[in-house]
Amino acid sequence: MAVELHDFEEVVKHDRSGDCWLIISGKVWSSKGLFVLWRASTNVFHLVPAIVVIHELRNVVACHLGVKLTSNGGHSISAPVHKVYNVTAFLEEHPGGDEVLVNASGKDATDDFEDVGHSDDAREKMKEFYIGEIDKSTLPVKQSYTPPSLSSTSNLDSGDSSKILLYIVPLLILAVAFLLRFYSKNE
Ligand code: HEM
Repeated sequence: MAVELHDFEEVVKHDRSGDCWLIISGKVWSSKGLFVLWRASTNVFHLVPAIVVIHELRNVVACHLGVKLTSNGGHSISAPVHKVYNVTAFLEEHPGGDEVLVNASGKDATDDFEDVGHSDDAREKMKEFYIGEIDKSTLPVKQSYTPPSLSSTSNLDSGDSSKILLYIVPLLILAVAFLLRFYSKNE
């Protein structure tokens, strides 16, 4: 069955007790290979494929180095499907109270939902209120992180690796110094 798409602007209008919609994101994960535990928030851990974590760490390192990666291999733990739930009929029944749901409407409620550490039963219950997905083209554009001291205009794939050398060279010098000390002690 075709997924019903909603504009982001339309969804955020349903933000009161008589008419309450929530946006809660699911994650798109590949299911191949080794799985590792990933800490999604304070008390929430997910089992995710190691390849996804490697790509995510690669993105974080690239971000700190100020380089832009052109490809992430198609994997991401931050590639959410923005699902829309009409919880109007569930407000009074919600064990956490209606107020939290109304407060979480009109914006992306994923973090609020995950922070509570909802049970599998709660996740199963959600399905009753699912009414479609956000049309991705209507999502507000997020500002990507730019490190304060480094310009983010360089591109790893275009061959500008000099910034990486700035970090790698001192690390190599430290490693050599450590090895020399270690061997001279043994002799
Ligand atoms: C469709 C969406 C939601 C469903 C179906 C749902 C369902 C449930 C259920 C079944 C529980 C009982 C505990 C459990 O089984 O985990 C619960 C508790 C709770 N929920 Fe939700 N919930 C939803 C969204 C949210 C959101 C967006 C928030 C935002 C903060 C929230 C906050 C809470 C809180 C604070 C509790 C009480 C936790 C406790 O007392 O330990 N819920 N929810």
